[in-house]
Amino acid sequence: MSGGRDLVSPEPDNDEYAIEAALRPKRLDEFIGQARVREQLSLVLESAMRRNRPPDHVLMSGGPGLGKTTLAMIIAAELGMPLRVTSGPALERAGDLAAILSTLSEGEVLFIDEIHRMARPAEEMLYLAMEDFRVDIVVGKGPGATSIPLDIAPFTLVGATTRAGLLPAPLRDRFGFTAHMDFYEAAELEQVLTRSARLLSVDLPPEGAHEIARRSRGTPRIANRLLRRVRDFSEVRADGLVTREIASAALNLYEVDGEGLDRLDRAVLGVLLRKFGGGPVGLSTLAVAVGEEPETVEVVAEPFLVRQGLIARTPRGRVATASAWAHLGLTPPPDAFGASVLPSLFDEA
Ligand SMILES: Nc1ncnc2c1ncn2[C@@H]1O[C@H](COP(=O)(O)OP(=O)(O)OP(=O)(O)O)[C@@H](O)[C@H]1O
Repeated sequence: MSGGRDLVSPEPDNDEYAIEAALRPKRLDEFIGQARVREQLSLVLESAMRRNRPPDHVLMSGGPGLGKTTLAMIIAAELGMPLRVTSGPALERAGDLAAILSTLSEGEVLFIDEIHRMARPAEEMLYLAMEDFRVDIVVGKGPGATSIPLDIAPFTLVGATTRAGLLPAPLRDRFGFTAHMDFYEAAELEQVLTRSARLLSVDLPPEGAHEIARRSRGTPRIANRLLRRVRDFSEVRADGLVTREIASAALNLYEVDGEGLDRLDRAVLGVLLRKFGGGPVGLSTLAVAVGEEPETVEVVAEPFLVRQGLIARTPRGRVATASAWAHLGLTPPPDAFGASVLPSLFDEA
């Protein structure tokens, strides 16, 4: 992958975990944006604390880097309870989950990241655990196998998923509360950046924060990463003050354009417009044409391009909008938005 792609990828880099931990808000009132989720969650937590019972299980859905792990940590901190962290791919067998569930203490918060990737047997064990705080441990094999019920301490499950649609309904239904995490507004990202700059001792005036925020793809993780690159640039090429010009020059150098599009985004748009006349074209054809995996195009580039109103997903494939042509400075062919395409623009594929 190119340097530019890594810079605006919503997934964390390997060496990014420590710095992310340092920048994480620790309490709900420090958490920026997602006003609705924050208010809903604070009600869920407060009423549980008043009743002196663990709150309902919480499902968080939303793209990578939007703050799901941060919120899970905040939930535990607000409840004053320990947090146990695991992930769907780590729960391959029911025994993996049983080992965790049977050692939870009362009221503990269990965070399962990427919960949609849990193996089936573990998932079935989780149903019973979530509902009755019980697991059935199967002893032995074949016809002689018996199942021994085991009570577990009441706990709160916090599940996170980037693909809520992939969760089986019985699992989804067992969460008492679902928090839908959305992309952040630029003004919210400016607050995230200002807070991070303070923690990292970066001299970031509001206009510098504004310039970085608008190129951060609505994602705090990307905002924090761009801030670090801009800081490097300002320290080496200037006096450390991150003015608008410095932020802009640094991000241009890293090929993140004025709307946060990077090389892959522009490649997807370029192919869609130049090669396929604006579409419709299928995802896998598009991915082959830009030399990427379909999943990378679907999970990383496409949601942002759709959100920016540059492409639309239709039942017949991906279609460029008028803004896409304008963004690349191209003129659409006369039939680009013909009757066959327009009515389906708003049907999600
Ligand atoms: N609302 C917020 N306010 C301030 N910083 C935030 C906020 N949300 C996320 N961040 C910052 O963004 C970084 C990424 O957040 P986090 O790890 O919680 O995302 P995530 O949704 O769990 O991502 P993934 O799905 O990849 O695990 C963290 O370092 C955190 O500091």
